[in-house]
Amino acid sequence: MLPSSHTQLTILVVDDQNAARVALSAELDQAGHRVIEADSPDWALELFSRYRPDLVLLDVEMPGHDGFWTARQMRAAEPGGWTPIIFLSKSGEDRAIWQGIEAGGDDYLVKPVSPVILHAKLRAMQRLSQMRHRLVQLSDDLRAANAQLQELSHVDSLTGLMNRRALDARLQQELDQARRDGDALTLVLCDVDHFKRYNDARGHIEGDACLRRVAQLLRETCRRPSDCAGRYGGEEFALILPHTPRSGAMTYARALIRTMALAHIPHPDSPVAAHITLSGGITTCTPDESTTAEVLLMRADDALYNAKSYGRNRFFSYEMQMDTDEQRHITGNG
Ligand SMILES: Nc1nc2c(ncn2[C@@H]2O[C@H](COP(=O)(O)OP(=O)(O)OP(=O)(O)O)[C@@H](O)[C@H]2O)c(=O)[nH]1
Repeated sequence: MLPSSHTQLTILVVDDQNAARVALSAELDQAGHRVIEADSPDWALELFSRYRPDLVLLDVEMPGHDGFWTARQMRAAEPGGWTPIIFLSKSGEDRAIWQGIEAGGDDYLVKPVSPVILHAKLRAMQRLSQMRHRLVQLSDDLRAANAQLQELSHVDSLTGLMNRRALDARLQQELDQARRDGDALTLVLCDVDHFKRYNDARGHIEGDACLRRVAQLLRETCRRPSDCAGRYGGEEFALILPHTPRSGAMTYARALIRTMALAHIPHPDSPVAAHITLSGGITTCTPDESTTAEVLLMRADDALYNAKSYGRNRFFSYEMQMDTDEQRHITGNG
């Protein structure tokens, strides 16, 4: 009889030989483990996915598919997971042991196995399994902590601009200030045109690089210390421009369109232009008590939708109900 183990394991015993399987199961049972038995590879795979055992003791020589094949199927059935598998075989040849380890086994014992050796191997596997669980738990904790840090952070990790959280706080702050001063405040939401096509043509890595370049250009267009640019999410950016009335906002937007044209970041598949272009929605107000950040965002988003619908590569003003192209024709400017 095996000496009793500290922790109860669920062990799948796979052997087509009834006598050997039953004897081994009885040993394990007496040592305090929960045993599941399979007399064929197919049944073993079924029980493996149904019960997710802590350990598998797998006979190598079976009719039809052998233990090596079964081990490979088990490994394939738990990508990223790891259930210890110990082979049991009548053959102790070097080649067979090598094959067993190659097939995904963790250890290889030659039958008949001494109960003491078997128990020692179970303890070793159990220890490895516990360490693995601890590592998985640690990396899960780390991932959660990183997500929380990112959430608390004010910086967008891809572009280095303010993230949405910081933008929301800044917008509220500027709104309060503009309300106190009776001053004009402009919010611009802008979105890269046909960015999906860019990603599809160039791949995600170059797509990321493109977003970083756009971010840099937006940062450079914020010349006044109080202006600020941030990434609102995906390929959408926001600009908060304090002390900026409607006409000033339109002039700013047209300068931004020119900057994008001069920067000429090639877009391989844009129906709008050969380079990366932006569409934008502008809202400007002198806030009163009823003006909220949500209302400004809704107006800017509405105007952005219009800029997209009117052909892209333009900025639409919510209050003027006019885009930068129309304004250029009216003022004859630019
Ligand atoms: N590379 C990269 N792509 C992103 C990121 N965030 C969002 N995207 C992609 O941006 C694309 C946005 O696609 P859509 O919303 O269809 O917009 P669009 O293709 O720019 O089309 P319009 O806005 O109508 O001009 C999607 O393919 C997203 O996967 C990012 O951080 N990196």
